[in-house]
Amino acid sequence: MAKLNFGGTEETVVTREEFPLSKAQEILKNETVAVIGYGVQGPGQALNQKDNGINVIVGQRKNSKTWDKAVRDGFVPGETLFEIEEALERGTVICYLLSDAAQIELWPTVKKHLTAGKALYFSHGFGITFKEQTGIIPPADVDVFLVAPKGSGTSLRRMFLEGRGLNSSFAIFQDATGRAFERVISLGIAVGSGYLFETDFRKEVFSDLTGERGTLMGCIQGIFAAQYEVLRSKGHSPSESFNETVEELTQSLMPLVAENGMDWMYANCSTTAQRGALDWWKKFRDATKPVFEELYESVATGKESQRSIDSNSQPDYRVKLDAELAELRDSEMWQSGKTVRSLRPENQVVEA
Ligand SMILES: NC(=O)c1ccc[n+]([C@@H]2O[C@H](COP(=O)([O-])OP(=O)(O)OC[C@H]3O[C@@H](n4cnc5c(N)ncnc54)[C@H](O)[C@@H]3O)[C@@H](O)[C@H]2O)c1
Ligand SMILES: CC(C)(O)[C@@H](O)C(=O)O
Ligand SMILES: [Mg+2]
Ligand SMILES: [Mg+2]
Repeated sequence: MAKLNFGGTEETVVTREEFPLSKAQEILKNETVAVIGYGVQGPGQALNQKDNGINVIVGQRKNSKTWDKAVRDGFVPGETLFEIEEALERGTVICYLLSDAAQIELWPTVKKHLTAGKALYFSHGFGITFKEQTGIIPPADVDVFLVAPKGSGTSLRRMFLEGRGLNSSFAIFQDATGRAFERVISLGIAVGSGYLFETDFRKEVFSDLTGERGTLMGCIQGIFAAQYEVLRSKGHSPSESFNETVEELTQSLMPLVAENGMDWMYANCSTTAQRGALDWWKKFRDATKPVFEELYESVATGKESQRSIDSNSQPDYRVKLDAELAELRDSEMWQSGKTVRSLRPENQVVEA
């Protein structure tokens, strides 16, 4: 494992170069990897493993849309696609990729099939860390570890097809066989990770829940909405407000940040913009920091996990989520965005 310096702190990272796919294939050659669940991570991880030559099967409820999707994706009923319980029986590695709330419901069935020497794989520290809420306590004679891709399963698959890998965290909770490390790293490479960063279950779930509620998803929408609403209230048009809040960020400036950092993006803007950004960023940091403190506390005390379990366990949770997503989609800001996006060259309808 490589030791790399992250801004003054040394950390352990596993790279594809030091742990090539051929090594992962060799280590996993006698394993049957059962991917349970075919939602967002399921397809990305199962397809990448299939393309990487791993013996992978999918376990999914029959007569469901996702069963049909698995068939369309090339998994063959009775050969590589099974009802969940049969896949659990056949798998030597169980990739538990149901939604975090659904993992609770199915746990007694999964546990039944976790015979000695098998491995239980998660993509989140949720179930194990919040065991008082989930009841997920694995038997002592199985390996338990996680590979958590730091991005959507959709990106995991897209980046794999582009020949790139997505960064993932990995952690070992229980090493019953003495092979947990080689198994987890092999699986991490096989599912399409570029680099594997070491963590533990608790840190993974605390940082992940904070990130998605914070800058990655919750906070970003909140900041967009706040600026858009102020611009609109001062008489700016929807298109001007949207362009100045979202479109320029995603299309022009964030790619520069991704390429070479914030100072590089700043340096490619006017000195007027740089002066203003350098003057204002700390004020925004100070204004939002108490909210981040509150958020972390809510994660650490188990309030966020309980809320997720309570809402996602209801039979109509999908309908409710869809309604909330529709509210976002139908807001003036995102409707303006739809029109702005339609003007991009790739979205122009070419007349015959
Ligand atoms: N979505 C992501 O891109 C992403 C990224 C990193 C980690 N993760 C983690 O990966 C895991 C899977 O997440 P996901 O977003 O792919 O899940 P998901 O919400 O898409 O659900 C996965 C599957 O669970 C099935 N399911 C739901 N309820 C069920 C039940 N009661 N019985 C049987 N099947 C049921 C669904 O049909 C679906 O196929 C979670 O631990 C999540 O935190 C997800
Ligand atoms: C893709 C995310 C946000 O990183 C993941 O954590 C999830 O829960 O879907
Ligand atoms: Mg998450
Ligand atoms: Mg995440």
